[in-house]
Amino acid sequence: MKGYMMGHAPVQESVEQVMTTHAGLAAWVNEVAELTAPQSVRWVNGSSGEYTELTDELVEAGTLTRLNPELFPNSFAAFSDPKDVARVEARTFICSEKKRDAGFTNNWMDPSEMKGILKDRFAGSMRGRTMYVIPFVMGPLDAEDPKFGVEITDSAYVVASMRIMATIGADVLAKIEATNAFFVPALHSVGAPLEHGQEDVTWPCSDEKWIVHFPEERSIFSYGSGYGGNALLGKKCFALRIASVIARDEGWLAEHMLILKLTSPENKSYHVAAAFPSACGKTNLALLNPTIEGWKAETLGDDINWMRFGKAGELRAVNPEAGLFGVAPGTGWTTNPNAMVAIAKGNSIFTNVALTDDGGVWWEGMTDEVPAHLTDWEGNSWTPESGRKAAHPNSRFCTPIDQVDMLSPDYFSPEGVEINAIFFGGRRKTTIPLVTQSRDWSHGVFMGSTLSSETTAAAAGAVGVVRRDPMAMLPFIGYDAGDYLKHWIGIAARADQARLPKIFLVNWFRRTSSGGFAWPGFGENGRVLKWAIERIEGTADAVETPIGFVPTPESLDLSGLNLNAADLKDALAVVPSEWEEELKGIDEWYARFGESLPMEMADQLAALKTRFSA
Ligand SMILES: Nc1nc2c(ncn2[C@@H]2O[C@H](COP(=O)(O)OP(=O)(O)OP(=O)(O)O)[C@@H](O)[C@H]2O)c(=O)[nH]1
Ligand SMILES: O=C([O-])CC(=O)C(=O)O
Ligand SMILES: [Mn+2]
Repeated sequence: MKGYMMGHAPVQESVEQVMTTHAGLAAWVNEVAELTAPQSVRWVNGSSGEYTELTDELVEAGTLTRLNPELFPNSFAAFSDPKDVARVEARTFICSEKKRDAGFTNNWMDPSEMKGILKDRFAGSMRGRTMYVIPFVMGPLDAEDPKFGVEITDSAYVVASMRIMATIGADVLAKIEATNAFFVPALHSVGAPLEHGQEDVTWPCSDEKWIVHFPEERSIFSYGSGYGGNALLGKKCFALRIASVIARDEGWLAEHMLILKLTSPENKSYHVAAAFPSACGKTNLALLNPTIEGWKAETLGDDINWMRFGKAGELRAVNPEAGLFGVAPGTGWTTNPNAMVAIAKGNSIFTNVALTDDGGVWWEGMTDEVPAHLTDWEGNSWTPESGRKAAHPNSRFCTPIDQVDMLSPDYFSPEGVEINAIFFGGRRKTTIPLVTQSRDWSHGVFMGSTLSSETTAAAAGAVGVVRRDPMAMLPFIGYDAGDYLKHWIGIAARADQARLPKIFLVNWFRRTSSGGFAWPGFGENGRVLKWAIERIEGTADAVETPIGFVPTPESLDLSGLNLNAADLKDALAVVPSEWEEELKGIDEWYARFGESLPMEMADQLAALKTRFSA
């Protein structure tokens, strides 16, 4: 770790004494303190007393608003700078030694050039602020090979949020020290130093943002943003971008997937994983209330899934996170009551939602009835006549996962659960049927590699534009996208063939000719999962189409659902003219991989074209 930022100056006396016996960690913390020049250094122990102290300070500073404890106990609302509301993909970099290894899906810069820029930006960036040191672990602390990180940040909001999203503090530090463990150094600054006597703002950040990963060194630097995916570095930066590289090297998968347990009326259990792009329904499906008789669902994860091989060649999934960082709008008492119950237990931080006059929170879709008056996320008085959204479309709730009543006890198991089916899905108004089963693993990887979705507010930029998003990992693959597909293809050869998960493609968002959703979605999605499980068991019918196996209308359990036959037909249709367009889109997409496109995927595309022309 020595010389990590280039150059290694002696520790200043103003900086707090070294607080760890881990030499590498001590050296790094000193080096960062020397560079960033904070007013003080504070080691985060993760206790509830410390959380109370920090949130009190944040309320005092105006960053957090304490909510009415009768409505949301121990909960707070934060309002960001209006220019700091989402992940910034254009400012996100994978600085591998060779440009080729970052691939065409990532921004790249030469690592030493980037280190030079970062050194400039971080120099003095914490002046006037407290520098917090947060030891954390992604996944269970008692795992065989726990994945440690240490985030250094000058944001107390980040500390409070990290306490919800990851396992942090003294126990983690003790284990890092006792095992002299490797940890991912993750440095974060809001990039807003305070000069002597300068008054702070409630959401400090910088107009210039840098979210940078060094995959070979396994280190992270984040500058200028306080927003979730840019600043809570255990999440996208570590558990997806850096972890995807570790997973490639160690032979496992780090994916943008929910994990859900389903139990049939016959009391047989299954586990499914599903990859949907940001704001496309993972949290909703992860907290599914099945509407079909006798089926039970339990949650294991809602955003990130680490899948490793078990001893029998089965793929086992673990959720490395400890909290939900869910999209607020659209999360409501009718669409997602399980999330609402978890949130209502309190202990949550809401960001960019609206405030009700009685000290609660509200967002579009939370309740059927719209409040007559609110304070919107930008602090303005709001009424339904205002003609604008009260909550930002990417406003979020941050809530401990153990407040989810339907949490599976297996969530806590370091061995994880065996995955039986994998779903890929996106937001597509046309073309993609409600559900399609792949022909085999390689075809399933093809489906994932060509996954597409309309963009959402989860990332800065235009919303509603169709883009390819392989395995819902476009913004998160920490290395070359072609190599990533090769890694996925290679998984099959290492698995017990009989236990290899079956792969499906889903689309909850197809529209009818009149513009409405063809499928009711949410709790009704359990019917699609049931069909998939019956396919695995060999008991459900399907039509073989050029794109794969699509349900016959009779094979879906639609009991008690008032769905008109024309809508169902629209939801399941494979329309050749739409696929003609789609194939062009896939051609263009695959051309971008160049030499790096795995031959198996080119073969899959050729075979698909042949099936259409047959
Ligand atoms: N029409 C329809 N909308 C859905 C469905 N499931 C989720 N949504 C909407 O999709 C939006 C985002 O859903 P989430 O479940 O929070 O998305 P996510 O995939 O967890 O997103 P990230 O946290 O950004 O990775 C919400 O506005 C939901 O209302 C569905 O089955 N049908
Ligand atoms: O990372 C975030 O800020 C939230 C998230 O899950 C995503 O964007 O996929
Ligand atoms: Mn996500």
